[in-house]
Amino acid sequence: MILDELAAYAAYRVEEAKKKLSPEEIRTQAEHLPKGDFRFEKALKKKGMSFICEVKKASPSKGVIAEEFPYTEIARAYEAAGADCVSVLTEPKWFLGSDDIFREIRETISLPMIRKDFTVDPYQIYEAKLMGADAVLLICALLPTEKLKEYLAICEKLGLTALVETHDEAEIASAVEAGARVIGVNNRNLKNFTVDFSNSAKLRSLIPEEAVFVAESGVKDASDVGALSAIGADAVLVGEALMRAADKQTELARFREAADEQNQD
Ligand SMILES: O=P(O)(O)OC[C@@H](O)[C@@H](O)c1c[nH]c2ccccc12
Repeated sequence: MILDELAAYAAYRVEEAKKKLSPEEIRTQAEHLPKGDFRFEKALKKKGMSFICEVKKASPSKGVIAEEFPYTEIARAYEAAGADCVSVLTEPKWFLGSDDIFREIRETISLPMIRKDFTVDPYQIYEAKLMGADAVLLICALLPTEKLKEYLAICEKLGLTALVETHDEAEIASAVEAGARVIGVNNRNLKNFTVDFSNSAKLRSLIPEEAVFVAESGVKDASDVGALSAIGADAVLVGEALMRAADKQTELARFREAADEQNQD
């Protein structure tokens, strides 16, 4: 399965990185930075739907999405369009991302940013902190509850938000038990890549009231945003639809309108 390959390659990347900077050293460096203020989480808690807009060149399910990839311009367009947060893929092999892309975008915009990678080692959380990230992704399918707890404690200490990604009941139970405060439900099944919004709808009720609920993946248009708003998503994570939109500002405005309409009902 692709997720296993992604995780195995992430573990390899970490081992390579450790040869250049030891785990002790990176931890010390990260802990010496000013503690974060969880502004990623705060941005998702505002009234109405929040939008996490993703900078993504390619993906395992779609191949290359953006032949031309002026990533700093894209991030700037998201910020100008009123995005609440920005997600940047750093996975190099299947998503064609990189840490340097993340760093350059970090220097370009001021919005809260999540470093999107396949976290299989605490080392990557320290890396994210050093890159200037406000949040990291923790995928339940890759982390048993005990590990989740351990990684959430590291995030807490550094002041980073953890977006804990789930896709079924058992994973939500694990996320809740570990104390996740921001829980994502991926509408895309990572085994066969099919997208099913009814998954978010079905799982919504299992997520505690006080947690932030993020609907992830598969948003194609404003009506999809409306549907996710109707089931009570606090935030949506949108990649491909915005990457393909020539006019990101107009597209995001449409999405926001659709969410607002739902909220008025
Ligand atoms: O491009 P989409 O369908 O709007 O999806 C965005 C985002 O949810 C997706 O990129 C994603 C969700 N979970 C992930 C985990 C790893 C990498 C990527 C992802």
